Amino acid sequence: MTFQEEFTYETRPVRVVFRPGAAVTATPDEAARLGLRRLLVVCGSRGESVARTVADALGDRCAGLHPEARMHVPVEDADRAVAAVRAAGADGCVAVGGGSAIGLGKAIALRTGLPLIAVPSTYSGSEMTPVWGLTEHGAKRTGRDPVVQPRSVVYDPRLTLSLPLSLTVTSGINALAHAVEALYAPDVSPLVSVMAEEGVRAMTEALPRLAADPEDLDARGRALYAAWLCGACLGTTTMGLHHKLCHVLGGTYGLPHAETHTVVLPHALAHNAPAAPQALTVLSCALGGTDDVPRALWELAGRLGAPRSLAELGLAEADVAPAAARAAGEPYANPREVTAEGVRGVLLAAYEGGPPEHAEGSTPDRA
Ligand SMILES: NC(=O)C1=CN([C@@H]2O[C@H](COP(=O)(O)OP(=O)(O)OC[C@H]3O[C@@H](n4cnc5c(N)ncnc54)[C@H](O)[C@@H]3O)[C@@H](O)[C@H]2O)C=CC1
Ligand SMILES: O=C(O)/C=C\C(=O)CC(=O)O
Repeated sequence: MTFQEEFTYETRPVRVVFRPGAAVTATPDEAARLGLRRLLVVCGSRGESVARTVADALGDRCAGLHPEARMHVPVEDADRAVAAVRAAGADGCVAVGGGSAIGLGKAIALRTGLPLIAVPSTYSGSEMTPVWGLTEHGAKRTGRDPVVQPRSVVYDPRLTLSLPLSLTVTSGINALAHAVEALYAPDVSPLVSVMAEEGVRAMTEALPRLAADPEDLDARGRALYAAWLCGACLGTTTMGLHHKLCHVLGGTYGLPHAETHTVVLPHALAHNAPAAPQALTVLSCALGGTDDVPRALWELAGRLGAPRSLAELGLAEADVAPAAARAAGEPYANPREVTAEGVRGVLLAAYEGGPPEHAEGSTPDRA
């Protein structure tokens, strides 16, 4: 963007601790710094043993463990978690796990105002955003509220060593999607552009290294750093067509979050590319100078063994048209006008999983 354009940039106070082992060694200190005495630890069922080590490290400050986080935060899960926090007399929460655990922690914060500490174990980036999501009656709602933004984020690359390679790749691409949409958001700013470029560069360097050696702790750290940057981009900008489509596919059709982002991103970007030349230029630089950014992302996913079609993820072809109508029926910011036909085209391409179309005018602006 040029400096003849107007922009605003808002950031909120968040303390970040980043070091191998920090989940256990830093979380109690973060609780103490925030003056918290009784914390409920929330996690998903598969993350319970790791969350228990954090709960043990909290000692007397731990008010209990609530291992019930699930993807897309069903509203009844939020109700139960709020009841658990009240029953425990907690004055704060620690979410240990991926975006689902952090999402449940945010739902508690939204309803109770209690502060949240996030200890992420995937690359969802949720820990860096004031964005919450809740699913009710087959529809996912999202919103923004500063109260849900974690007050401390404890990044521990060791926690991500157990992340299966498939989720490592798809979660990493979920993070890339945040940077991509931030770059063409109406509230993009020069700082967001720098964070997005660095986030994309770092993540696309780290993922092939992790495919070669999932235990490469340095690459794990680099991916987590990239997730931080990409999450911060999402946290300060407005989501567009890509995120809205993924929310419909996740909330209404039950598709898995990170995998869905991975499949949809090249096609949503190919669709928006002609209306977002500056975003394409930044992304092209981050990806080493490619002339076809959507295709480069599609090839990256394929090389790393990620799913490439919504059919593989279990969407029925008959669901493509109603899902598109639903995603096109809501008003939201997008660089290209959102039409039912356009959204159906994106979804059909993602359903089939072939290479994204190289649209006229979608080459990066080299001027
Ligand atoms: N509000 C926001 O800003 C954002 C919210 N989200 C939300 O986050 C959710 C998805 O989060 P994800 O992180 O993609 O998935 P997730 O948190 O559901 O985790 C996926 C699976 O991986 C397991 N897992 C997590 N970390 C692991 C580790 N280190 N080792 C082994 N297994 C591990 C989990 O137990 C779960 O079974 C969605 O509900 C999405 O809407 C995602 C991005 C941003
Ligand atoms: O569901 C939420 O918590 C809201 C936002 C996201 O999931 C962001 C994303 O689609 O990755």
